[in-house]
Amino acid sequence: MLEEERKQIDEIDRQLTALFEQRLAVSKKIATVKHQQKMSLTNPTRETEVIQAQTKNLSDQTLAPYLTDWYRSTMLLSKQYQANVIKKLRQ
Ligand SMILES: O=C(O)C(=O)C[C@]1(C(=O)O)C=C[C@@H](O)C=C1
Repeated sequence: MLEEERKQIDEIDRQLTALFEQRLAVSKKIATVKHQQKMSLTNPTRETEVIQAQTKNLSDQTLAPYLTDWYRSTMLLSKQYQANVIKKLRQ
């Protein structure tokens, strides 16, 4: 029971983990630029744009609130990671 579905979830999670790593690698590059240019960590306009653009990519619009939460937490993690990267650059 549920074996097939869990296999599907495992494979999706494997892909998400690889993408998570790629996303944070780009976030690290952005952190370096933000540090050099003394830019603020948070860019609320960009965050809104990301959520709006990705919401448009949904085929099932009833998922929009969940996708919004997902991106909010993804970008929060991204900023926490950037804060750590910048902290190390300052040392
Ligand atoms: O675009 C940026 O400026 C980023 O730092 C990336 C990112 C994100 O993870 O998507 C993170 C923080 C910002 O508030 C907006 C977006």
